[in-house]
Amino acid sequence: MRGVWTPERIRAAEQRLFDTVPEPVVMRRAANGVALHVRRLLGRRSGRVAGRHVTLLVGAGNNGGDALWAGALLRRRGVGVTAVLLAPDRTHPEGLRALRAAGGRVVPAGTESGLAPEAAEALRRGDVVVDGVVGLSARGGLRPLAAEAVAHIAGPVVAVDLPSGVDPVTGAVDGVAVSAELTVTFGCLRPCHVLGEGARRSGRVRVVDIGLDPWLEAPDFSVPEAVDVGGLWPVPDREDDKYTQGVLGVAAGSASFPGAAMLTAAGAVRAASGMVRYAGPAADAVRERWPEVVATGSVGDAGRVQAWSVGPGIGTGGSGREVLAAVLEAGRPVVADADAITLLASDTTLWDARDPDVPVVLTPHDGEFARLTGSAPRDRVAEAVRAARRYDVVLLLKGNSTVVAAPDGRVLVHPCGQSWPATAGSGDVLTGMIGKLMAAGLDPLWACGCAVLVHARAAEIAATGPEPAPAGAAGARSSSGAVGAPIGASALVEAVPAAVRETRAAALGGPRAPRPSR
Ligand SMILES: NC(=O)C1=CN([C@@H]2O[C@H](COP(=O)(O)OP(=O)(O)OC[C@H]3O[C@@H](n4cnc5c(N)ncnc54)[C@H](OP(=O)(O)O)[C@@H]3O)[C@@H](O)[C@H]2O)[C@@H](O)CC1
Ligand SMILES: [K+]
Repeated sequence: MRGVWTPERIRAAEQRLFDTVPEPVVMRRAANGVALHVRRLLGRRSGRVAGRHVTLLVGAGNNGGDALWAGALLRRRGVGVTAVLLAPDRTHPEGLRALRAAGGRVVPAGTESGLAPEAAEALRRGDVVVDGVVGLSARGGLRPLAAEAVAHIAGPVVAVDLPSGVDPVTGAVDGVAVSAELTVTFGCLRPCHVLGEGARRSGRVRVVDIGLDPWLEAPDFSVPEAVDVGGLWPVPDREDDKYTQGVLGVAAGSASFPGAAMLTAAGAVRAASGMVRYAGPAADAVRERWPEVVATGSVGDAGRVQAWSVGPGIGTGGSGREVLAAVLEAGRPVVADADAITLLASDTTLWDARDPDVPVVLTPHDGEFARLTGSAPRDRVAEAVRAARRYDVVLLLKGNSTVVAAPDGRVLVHPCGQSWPATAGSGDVLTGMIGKLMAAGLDPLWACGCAVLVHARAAEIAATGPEPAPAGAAGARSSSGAVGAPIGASALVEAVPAAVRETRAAALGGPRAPRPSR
């Protein structure tokens, strides 16, 4: 699990660090890290470092200062360095002096009327461009000259701290932004490294140790890793039988649309052993496809369960409402998705059926979130937390970075790094998986965190095969450039056991999973 801290809390920790270590020393540590990663990238790309050319794009703050110090260090390794200054009269003075003393070239970026030709040429020619435009203090979209400069970058970019143009807190991009091959950050991850567009723009993220750890308190949120998920994933003990591993009830689908029922049940069956009961009008179809599922016609006839997955395909009319009310009245942990969310949004009296001591998980996408709360999410973490508190639920906000917020303030974020799970029915599978993990006794927040990571990895395995894709932002997998074939939710389901084996292997330190049998 990797912690993520907001800029405000990083600043607070940084101030405490500066009480014991002088600021210039901390900055040199940061710059050393940037220079090291630029050298590695140059070496990887062209086999040598000396004689290569690096262009620094330098803004007015300490972010630009880091870039200039890194440039001075690179000069000493024989790298040609040109600094393009966006605000020559407000450039970090010590950094600029150090670069000049090391023999670096300095050119002004231009004026308000546009980019100077010499600056444009330097940005085009750099074997690597170091983005030191703006870091933690970024506000709003890039200023026009910075945006024009960024648009002229041709080579790979190493971003200092974060890719400029990305909002540090939300990861949102408004206009032009840097797309980095690599982001070198300091002390800990920032939200934009794992959220939305920011996660994609950050590329691979490397965290440099600058001595901040002792001053960082609990993170604002965490990114689960395979090792965490594999350690929590339920597997049968010697003493277990089908009941002790947890029985899930599935209330999904309809007679004319049995697909949602099948996929929700399938997610549950593939996620963990134990038992799955189905209750609803698609009982015959479910029984035929999944003989291990005990299928009945109604929630009342289903028998004992430890949790319910409800919602996909139940409809938003009277019969769907009855199904949802019956599930909520059963007094067991519930994961409610799709039509169940729409019903809860449109008829608040349904909440009365809920036992307030029993956990409820809601799994909206943006549209369902807007139906529930009245507006689409912008700051996804803050708004997921607000909604989780307002409804006293664990709220899983689906997206390329999925946010899971508990009413007690705990938050997990999974930056998917790829879009293979974006296929019809894949949400139904996830609902079944989460429910099954809750039935097995997992804390609802972690049932969601575990299911989301395995679900995303299963989609990737189904699309690209089981070989690991290169690590993306914050250890997420990136499929950019990976060869893959489009998949449906049924293929995703079949790859769930392989993804589970992988996470368990990570937790146990054992060999990677064999190819899934399909
Ligand atoms: N915290 C740590 O652990 C450590 C932090 N360190 C480093 O310090 C960095 C933070 O430095 P910082 O506070 O000086 O601010 P920074 O991000 O350089 O930006 C300020 C300038 O940017 C400008 N600007 C703003 N928005 C803009 C936009 N949209 N588009 C364009 N320009 C924009 C704004 O200009 P103005 O508004 O004045 O015109 C202002 O002058 C941090 O990211 C890290 O690299 C390390 O050295 C050590 C460890
Ligand atoms: K930057």
